Parts: sequence; C-alpha cells; structure tokens
Amino acid sequence: MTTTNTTTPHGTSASFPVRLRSLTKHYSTGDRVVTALDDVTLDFAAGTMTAVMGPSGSGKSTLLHCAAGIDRPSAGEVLIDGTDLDGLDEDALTVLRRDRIGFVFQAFNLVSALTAAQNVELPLRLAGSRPSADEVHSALAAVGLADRHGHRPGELSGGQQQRVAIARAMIARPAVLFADEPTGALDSTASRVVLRLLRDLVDRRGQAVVMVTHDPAAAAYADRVLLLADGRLVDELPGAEGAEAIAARTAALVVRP
Ligand SMILES: Nc1ncnc2c1ncn2[C@@H]1O[C@H](COP(=O)(O)OP(=O)(O)OP(=O)(O)O)[C@@H](O)[C@H]1O
Repeated sequence: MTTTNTTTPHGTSASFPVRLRSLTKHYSTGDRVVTALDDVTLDFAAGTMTAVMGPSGSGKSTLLHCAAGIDRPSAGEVLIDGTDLDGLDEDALTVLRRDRIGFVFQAFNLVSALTAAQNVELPLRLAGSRPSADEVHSALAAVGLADRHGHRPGELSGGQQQRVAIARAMIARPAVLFADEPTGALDSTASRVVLRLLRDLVDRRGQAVVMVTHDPAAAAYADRVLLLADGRLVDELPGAEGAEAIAARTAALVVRP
C-alpha cells in the first residue's frame, strides 16, 4: 500500500480526502476501445460539494466509480485519505470502501425486506460489528427520519428512501460521500429536501460530497460544478452562479460525434 501524507501546495490529504491523478479509463468492447476517462486530475476538498455534469457518455459515472474504488482505472491514481487504491488488494479495497467511502445511487438500493433502521446498520453488520441503537437512531435523526425507523422501503416515499440511503452511507462517517444522480428518481420537492440534506452534511459536518447530476438546479447547490466532455474536464464554474448559468455552460459543450 502506498500512503502519501505529505503537505503539498494544494494542502494535506486530510483536507483533500479524494485526489485523482491523470485518471484514464479505457473500455474494450470487441475490437473497439472506448476512452471513458482521459487524463483527469482533480482534488476534492473536505467541506465542499462538487457537482459533475456533462453530456450522456462523457464519463461522469466512470469518474465516480473509479474514484470510489468500484471500478479500476486503466492508468492514473486515486488517493483516498492519501491511500493509493492501486496498491490495495480486493480485501483491503473492500475495507477501505466500507470505512472511508459512502455511495448513494439513483435507485436508492435499499433492501426491501429490512426496516429503515436495519438498512442503515447493514454495512456495519456485514463488517461484523453491531452499531448501538443510539448510533442508528442518530443516523436516521440526521436525515429527519427518526420516527420512521421501523418502516420498510415500500412504506416510505422515494425522497424518504433516498434519505435512508444517505443515512446508511454516512453511518461509518466516510471521508467522502459519492452520489450518482441522487435526485434522478425524485420529484422537485423531494429533490430539494435531499439536496439540502447533502448541503447540510457539507456545511455542518465538513463532509466532502461529489455528486453526478444532469440537473442544473441540483448542481447549483454545489460549491463547484465540473463539466466533462469526451472523458475530459473541459470547464468549471461555481455553483453559486445559479442553475441558468450552469445550464447555459452545459448546453455549450461540444459533443464528439
Ligand atoms: N462497462 C462498460 N463497457 C464498455 N463501455 C462502457 C462501459 N461503461 C461505460 N462505457 C462507455 O464509457 C463512456 C462513458 O460512460 P459513462 O457511463 O461514464 O458516461 P456518463 O457521462 O455517466 O453517461 P450518462 O449521463 O448517460 O449516464 C461511454 O461511451 C460508455 O458507453
């Protein structure tokens, strides 16, 4: 395992829990090679929310999956809390993903037979530890669902299910929370609740959040909006510029035929 913990002009690994260095990912399908990510270098700071946008096929999910250790890059480095994922075998990678990385999916991915509380404690139970009832209660309270601990996913709205998924992702207090289209399946009211919750985790807990989204209104909650095209980082603007400015910049991206 390679550990980089030195201070650099960009700060320490603690203030930048995620660092990507020249990240490149090729997919081979038959005799065709697709370059999904092409030499992307980025740092994600603690206490910041980043939105990743770009046309369909621009590499957003690939970026998130490689950064979260779900997929292995073809070249380049992913450092989580200073640890180079490439130096980890599958077991060590699983442990690091469980302890340091939270991931939220568009489709919530809750276990339908389990209650909200059981879903939240599942990652820790799978790891062989048993969270206290207080821990589970405060994880659900943090997403405003303390009174729903006994409900199964089918008894909750989409927005509530996503909040349970966020509580589940946060219970191990990860260095970074990745979210792949977290509001993609929600109406605008439920989306706002989820986005405010993510924003709150950033502002009050110093959480790093990296979110893929197609929605300029969602991206406007972020501190920084990154625009990808053809696997490359092509533009960046502050979320504070607002949804209209973000929509205009994404519309201006040229997509390779
Ligand atoms: N498992 C795979 N095998 C082959 N090609 C893949 C695979 N996953 C992604 N790709 C290709 O890599 C490129 C980037 O895909 P990716 O899913 O990262 O884009 P995206 O920006 O997230 O797209 P969308 O917004 O449509 O979800 C695309 O050309 C896609 O077809």
